[in-house]
Amino acid sequence: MLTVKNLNVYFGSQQVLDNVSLDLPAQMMAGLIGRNGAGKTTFMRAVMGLIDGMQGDVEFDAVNLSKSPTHERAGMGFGYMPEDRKLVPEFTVQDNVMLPAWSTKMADADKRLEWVYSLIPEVANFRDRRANQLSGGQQKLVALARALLCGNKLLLLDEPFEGVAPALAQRLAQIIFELKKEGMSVLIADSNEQHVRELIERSFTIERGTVTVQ
Ligand SMILES: Nc1ncnc2c1ncn2[C@@H]1O[C@H](COP(=O)(O)OP(=O)(O)OP(=O)(O)O)[C@@H](O)[C@H]1O
Repeated sequence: MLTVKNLNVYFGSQQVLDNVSLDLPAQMMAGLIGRNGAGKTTFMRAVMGLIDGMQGDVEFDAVNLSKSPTHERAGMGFGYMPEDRKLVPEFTVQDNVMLPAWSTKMADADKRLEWVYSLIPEVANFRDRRANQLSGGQQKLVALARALLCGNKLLLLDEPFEGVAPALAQRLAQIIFELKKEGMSVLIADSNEQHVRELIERSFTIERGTVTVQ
């Protein structure tokens, strides 16, 4: 399980996360709900080790990862789907999905890739296309597939439904719902709890960098 303790993040003189503590139990789907600018992305990036100068502790299964670089966290089973997808435009879909496996030197990456393709067959269908040939919605599916490649224990999904047409949002929700069976912990950031209400078992509210449990 993920335990975050007393997380503080400043950008210049602006405090963006204010003493945030949060426990995400194993096998739980939770929401991180807050309006734009509340600090959701910053929180997820801090958990992934992507924020320099962060203060506080990030523990997973009682191991303190606060000093671990991002690739080590990915190697421990953390997956992150950024809000803006961050695909490499000129890489193929498959190479984009495999990127985390290269940086973590994952041993059984091909097997995991097959599992990801079985969960999201749409991505297998366009595996040989370049990322920049896909629609925004298709790119969201690829970003989710990439997060799942290493993310077999903890998945951080930053506004997965943002800017997505209703049919695809439904499909994304269906895939995320399937993950319940996989026994991983999932944290979904959204500005509106209604979007994730049917998926989540617990809700954390973030307001101006302060988190409370609902
Ligand atoms: N790299 C950065 N440098 C300076 N300020 C930043 C940086 N990243 C985020 N901020 C600021 O931190 C605050 C929180 O941003 P954050 O992206 O974490 O919010 P959010 O809840 O994810 O909202 P959104 O959905 O709009 O991204 C905002 O005021 C934002 O402008």
